[in-house]
Amino acid sequence: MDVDLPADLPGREELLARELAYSQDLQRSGAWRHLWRIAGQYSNLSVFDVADNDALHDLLWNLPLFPFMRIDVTPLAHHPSSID
Ligand SMILES: O=C(O)C[C@H]1C=CC(=O)O1
Repeated sequence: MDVDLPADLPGREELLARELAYSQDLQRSGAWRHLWRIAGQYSNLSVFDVADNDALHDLLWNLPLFPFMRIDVTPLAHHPSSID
């Protein structure tokens, strides 16, 4: 996810607070398994564990920052050599 949030956006701090709460709720529920900052960029690399594409779509669509994001989605499958 690449974020392009205008610095002077009205309500910016409230939007960021909602994003924080939304993402942390999903992390606690296990749906948002990993959240990493891409060093040097206002971007993250995330791993989601959701039932299907519709659930992923809903999760992403409801991100408070969604209107200010560019999101690339890469489906992952279990690797046969993984010990997890
Ligand atoms: O900061 C970001 O990368 C955007 C977004 C993802 C989680 C969150 O709290 O904000």
